[in-house]
Amino acid sequence: MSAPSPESTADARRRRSGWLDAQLAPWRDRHRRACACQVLAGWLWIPQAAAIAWALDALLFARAGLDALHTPLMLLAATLLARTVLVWAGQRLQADVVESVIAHLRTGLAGAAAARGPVWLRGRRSGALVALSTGHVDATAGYYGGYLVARAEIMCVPVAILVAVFAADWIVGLVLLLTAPLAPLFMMLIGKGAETAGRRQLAALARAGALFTDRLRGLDLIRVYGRGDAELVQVGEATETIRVRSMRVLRIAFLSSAVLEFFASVSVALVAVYFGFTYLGMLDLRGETLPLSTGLFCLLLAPEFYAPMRRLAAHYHDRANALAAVAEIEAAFDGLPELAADEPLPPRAGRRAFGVEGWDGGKPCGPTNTTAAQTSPPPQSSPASGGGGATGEPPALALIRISDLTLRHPEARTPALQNISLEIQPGARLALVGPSGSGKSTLLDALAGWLTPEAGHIDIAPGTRIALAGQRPWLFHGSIADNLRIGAPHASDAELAEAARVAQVTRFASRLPEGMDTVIGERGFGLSGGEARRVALARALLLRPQLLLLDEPTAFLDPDTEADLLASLDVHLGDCTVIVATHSDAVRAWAGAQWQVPATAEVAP
Ligand SMILES: Nc1ncnc2c1ncn2[C@@H]1O[C@H](COP(=O)(O)OP(=O)(O)OP(=O)(O)O)[C@@H](O)[C@H]1O
Repeated sequence: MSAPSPESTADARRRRSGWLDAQLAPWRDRHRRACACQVLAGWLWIPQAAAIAWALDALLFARAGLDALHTPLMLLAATLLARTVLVWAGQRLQADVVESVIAHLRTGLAGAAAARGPVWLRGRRSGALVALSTGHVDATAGYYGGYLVARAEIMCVPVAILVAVFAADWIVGLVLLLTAPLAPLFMMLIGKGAETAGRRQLAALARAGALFTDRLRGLDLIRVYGRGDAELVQVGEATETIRVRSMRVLRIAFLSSAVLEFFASVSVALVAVYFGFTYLGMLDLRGETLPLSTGLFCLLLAPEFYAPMRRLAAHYHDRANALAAVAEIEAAFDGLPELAADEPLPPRAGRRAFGVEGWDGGKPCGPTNTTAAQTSPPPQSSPASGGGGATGEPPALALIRISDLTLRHPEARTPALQNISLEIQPGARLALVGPSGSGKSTLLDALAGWLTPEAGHIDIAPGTRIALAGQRPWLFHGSIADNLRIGAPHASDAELAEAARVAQVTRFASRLPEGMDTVIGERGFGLSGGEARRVALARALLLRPQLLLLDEPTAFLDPDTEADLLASLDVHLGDCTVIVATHSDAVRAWAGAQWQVPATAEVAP
């Protein structure tokens, strides 16, 4: 998360405000209806004030009988009822709109983060990302629920009141007209500071969230190293920063409201003083008598003239907060993300699908491919020649074509891999070998579409179903079976059992009290490193991929378990194309073909 910039340019503010408004698009009709209700309720205040003035005049001055009160009281009751219904309907509609937009923002931001892929996510602090879709999204609620409605009101209601007041008494109309511009002027002056303060507050919230999540995860380490007190001080400092910055935001909010209240009160007082002196005969600006009903009507309307402005001022800092939140979202995503929660995710980064006629990605791995004939080791062919191996078959078409590929991690100074070219045929098994840090995992990330090439291309046959079992698999809090089903929620029990058996998960799960239903903690807490990887492998197998990417699947395994795992994979995978990064001789032999990274892009059989 970047530090908040001290000022935002008008263009940036316009872009962010446009982005906020664009999120409202699916619910715009409902939002318009909500605004219309509030505006109508505001307009109805004019006949309501007229009814009150009329009734009081009839009662106090004309001393008319109850009959004369009938019409104004009926009008008063009707306007009261209509305003109540309109305000209720408007608030309900607006609450619906706010809830919908907030939900859309949350899912949209999660989708945008997911679309950027695991490599992007690895470079972000998870606490800060959580803050984006909680605190930052919440900060936009006031914009949609308050500011936009108040803006609609201020455009329609004060003008109508001004016309009504001018019609009754031009002097009061003039007072209102002359004092009205003060409100937007002060709001603009105060609003600038509010946005910066809001951004600083949200950045502090995100930083504290990230720090807290980080330290919570490493709590055991903190205790082991006796750093508890020092960490507490850090957390304390982070919360103190939030307090100070929140107070600054509140100060600005209160200041803007107080300024407007002051001007509204002074203006209403001016109107009251004018009427008072006129009725006492000490002032005669009109040159004619002023009926009590006119005075009452104008006095009742004067506060309502300023009410939308006061509401807008109250919500003006909501706009500033929302803009601050969007600025932080923009910084976190390196640009304003397209939020399309209901649409499929965009294609993964950096991979081109290339057209190979008649090729549908090859056969997936799985029990249907498992025949007795396929229990023999795969042909010891080079990946360039394909893994089908059967004599007399036409030469296979490449499943993957890598050309002049250069890969660099975001923000890394040097590329992890440079100018590599490679072809891999359907059904091939290829071991990526090379010293630690040579770029094996990086290549797998790029093949999975998680890393955009800096140069060159990766072409994969269209429609190829890919699964990757990485080095640091993320396991969720839940049962082992739940963790397997994450990618294939509709997999049958038999398929689940088969994947678990092949990946040697059954081997350790059968010893656990609840078997596959045993609950494991976040990140696979309660499982050994090798067990967690086997769960991740089973999860990948359950997807029945056509291209299986494995990152050191047998690391941490004893030789017997490794041999059993490779043997069962052999049977299960059939014609599935496998690319495996490894340091193990057994895996290398199992694959049959290997490619040295980063040595020259040659295949060593
Ligand atoms: N997110 C990242 N940002 C910057 N550099 C990275 C990132 N991830 C990896 N690297 C660097 O890229 C290079 C290749 O790393 P990679 O993980 O691909 O190596 P590897 O061959 O898989 O290593 P190992 O055999 O230890 O798993 C290393 O120098 C590593 O430091």
